[in-house]
Amino acid sequence: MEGSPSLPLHHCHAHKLRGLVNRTYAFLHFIALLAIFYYRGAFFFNKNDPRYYMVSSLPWVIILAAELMLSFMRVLREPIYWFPVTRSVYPERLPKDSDLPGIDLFVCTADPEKEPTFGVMNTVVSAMALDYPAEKLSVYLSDDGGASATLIGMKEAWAFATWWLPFCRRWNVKSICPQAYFEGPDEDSQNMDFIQDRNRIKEKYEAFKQRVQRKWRTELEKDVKRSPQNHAALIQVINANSIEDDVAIINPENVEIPLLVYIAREKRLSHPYHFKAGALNVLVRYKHYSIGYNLSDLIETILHSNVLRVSSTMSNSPYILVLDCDMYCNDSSSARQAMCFYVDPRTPSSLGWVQYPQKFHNISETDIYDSQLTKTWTIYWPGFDGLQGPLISGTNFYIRRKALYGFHIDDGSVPKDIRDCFGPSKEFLKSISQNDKSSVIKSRDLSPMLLEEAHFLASCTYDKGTAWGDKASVGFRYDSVVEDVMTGTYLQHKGWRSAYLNPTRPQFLGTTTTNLDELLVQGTRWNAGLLKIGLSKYCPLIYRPSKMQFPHKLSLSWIALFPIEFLSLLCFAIVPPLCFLYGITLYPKVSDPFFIAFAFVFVSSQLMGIYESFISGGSVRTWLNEQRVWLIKSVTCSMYGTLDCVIDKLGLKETSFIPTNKAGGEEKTRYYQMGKYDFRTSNMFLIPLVSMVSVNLACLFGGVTRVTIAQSWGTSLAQVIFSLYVVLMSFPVIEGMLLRKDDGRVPLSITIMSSVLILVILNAGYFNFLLEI
Ligand SMILES: O=c1ccn([C@@H]2O[C@H](COP(=O)(O)OP(=O)(O)O[C@H]3O[C@H](CO)[C@@H](O)[C@H](O)[C@H]3O)[C@@H](O)[C@H]2O)c(=O)[nH]1
Ligand SMILES: [Mn+2]
Repeated sequence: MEGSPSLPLHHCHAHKLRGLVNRTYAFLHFIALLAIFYYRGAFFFNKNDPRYYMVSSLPWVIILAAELMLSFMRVLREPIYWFPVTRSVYPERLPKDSDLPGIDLFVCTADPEKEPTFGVMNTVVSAMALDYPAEKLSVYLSDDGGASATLIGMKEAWAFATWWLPFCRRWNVKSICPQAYFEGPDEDSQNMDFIQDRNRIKEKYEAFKQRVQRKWRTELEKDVKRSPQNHAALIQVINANSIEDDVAIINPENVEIPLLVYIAREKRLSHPYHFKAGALNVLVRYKHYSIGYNLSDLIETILHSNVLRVSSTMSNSPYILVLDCDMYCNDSSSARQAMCFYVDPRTPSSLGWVQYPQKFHNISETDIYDSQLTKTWTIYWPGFDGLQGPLISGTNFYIRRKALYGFHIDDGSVPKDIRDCFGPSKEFLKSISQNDKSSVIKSRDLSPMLLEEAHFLASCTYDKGTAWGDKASVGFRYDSVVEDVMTGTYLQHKGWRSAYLNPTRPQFLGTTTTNLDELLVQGTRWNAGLLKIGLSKYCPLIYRPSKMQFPHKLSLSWIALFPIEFLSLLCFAIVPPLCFLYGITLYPKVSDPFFIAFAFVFVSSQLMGIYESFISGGSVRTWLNEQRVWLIKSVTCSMYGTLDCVIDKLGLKETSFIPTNKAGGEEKTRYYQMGKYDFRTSNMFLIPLVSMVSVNLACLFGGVTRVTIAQSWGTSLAQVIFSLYVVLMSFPVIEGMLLRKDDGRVPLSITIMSSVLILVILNAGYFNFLLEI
């Protein structure tokens, strides 16, 4: 039966055993840490300990600091492991279509060269093809590049959608992204009608592809003087009327097509445009406006135009799906699945967003860079879901529009004067009250007057002096380049909660970074953005008043402070190897009972890592990759991200959001596909990485020689393990430095430069000097 109110629409399954294992482990780990700090403390405070005079204390101080920091981060992260949950939904129990709420889909693109138009259009078409009543879907594309290629592509996409949507409906096609459907393996079928139909649509698809790509190329050439940072607003509703040229038949089957709107907001060099957050806020406002006009005080004028017709029929969708331009809908059911949460009367009204994981179509078998971020989606996010919900994760989330307006969650009041808060558009202000109702869009046209108002809302000065983005309340936040985490954190402080849905069949598939250079550039941006939150007043540990519970605060702070963890790693990667080389003892002898505490922490952490890889569907190999990438990213992304954040905080330079490249290209992914690291990246990244590896290699050789001569293995075992660990984990780097001959190797100049650097430092007696303090 449809919509039976007695059955729940969603279910939350707690992984009790896993939680118990994790909490038990945490307890043991904690005991071991106490032992370690007791051991360190005893050294510093016990002058009767002979080591007090024998060993220079500086390395001990450094290592203690690193251990404290690592343990602190560990405590912050801990609650993520305690209550992991998985959710399931029952879309077949949803009420009938006419009772479903409207949804607005936002797609963001910024650069037609890095984000080729055909790919973007596939995302747009796939979003239009979601299994949801077409009259309740509106798709908005924000084009930050202001590129004619994109606008032209939209028209082509609309025309193709009129073929594609009915085809998907007719045959109940699940894979609704045309490119993925036609360029992937053929669906097995004996049905001749289907095969015929598919071939017919495939022809249309090929024509669509050819046309978009041809026009894209010519437009890009024409657009040499295009100024993506400096252009007026342009808003167009795409429909049959906007198709001017050679598309032969428009909407042959006369089907209902979701509303499709192109928006390029105004951008001026003199105004900050706030990257993606700025783009999303324009979209949120724009849609607002379009439902507000019926209450406008321009009503007299409107009465004589045809606007009223539109006004009574346009919708103000209470839910919004945000998509990156490369993140296509891989399945038709995400909207219905997400609505299982919102439509169910049992769901608390504080549920602000339903987050899907980011999954990618361009992952190779070995995934050497851990580009899919396995742990984030399979361990951390289910863990957050068991606390107070996952963060907004950039894309693939269905968010309640209301959550973005900064209303107080309890009484629905606005934080300050409404005009100050939302800006001067009357249309917009009036629309706010109409939120949360489901209605149907019947007209696809907007009057010129409404378009004019929309342009006003998309102007670059609109935000100024309002609460949009800054001042703690409305829309997506501007304070960090990871606008998603920033906005999510803020909303959770305010009491909004979220749910994480990770169905077996990926609902969305995107393009991820598959070469080291882009991986590190992106990672640096993320680290800079995260730390900016961590060091701001919004850091969950200190923000007041906050509706977050304490464990959730801890874990969220770990996300925001994560970048500085590199400091402790750096200490571990440098001090123990040097001490090993010079014969300075940092750790207890193997025969000392305290050795057990150190060994337990180290070994059990590795084993837990492997265990987590297994429960997230991976293997020892996945774990190894993760460790390697963590090591590499720590000394590059985290270090430069932290630096970037500090420079930003000092007001010297603002962190910017340079979109990643989605234009694949054989050449760029060649090594990734082969499972080999590609070291063709900037020296800025290579030097710290190669230096770290060289120090460990050198100290390992030197140290082993030393202890072999001195026969003192027992005292040095713990230290040699650190160096061995770094060397093993960095094996691909060593291979790149010494063994590889191809062009993806580490350039010889870098190896030499790093080695000279290290030799100079070691020979200058710098460390000898330090060690003697
Ligand atoms: O000025 C800008 C810059 C970017 N984008 C869009 O933002 C999206 C994400 O950009 P991308 O280059 O793909 O960055 P990623 O690092 O891959 O994105 C991750 O990290 C971002 C935060 O740094 C989140 O916004 C994303 O959702 C998340 O997938 C893309 O659709 C871009 O077109 C804009 O609209 N305007
Ligand atoms: Mn991306």
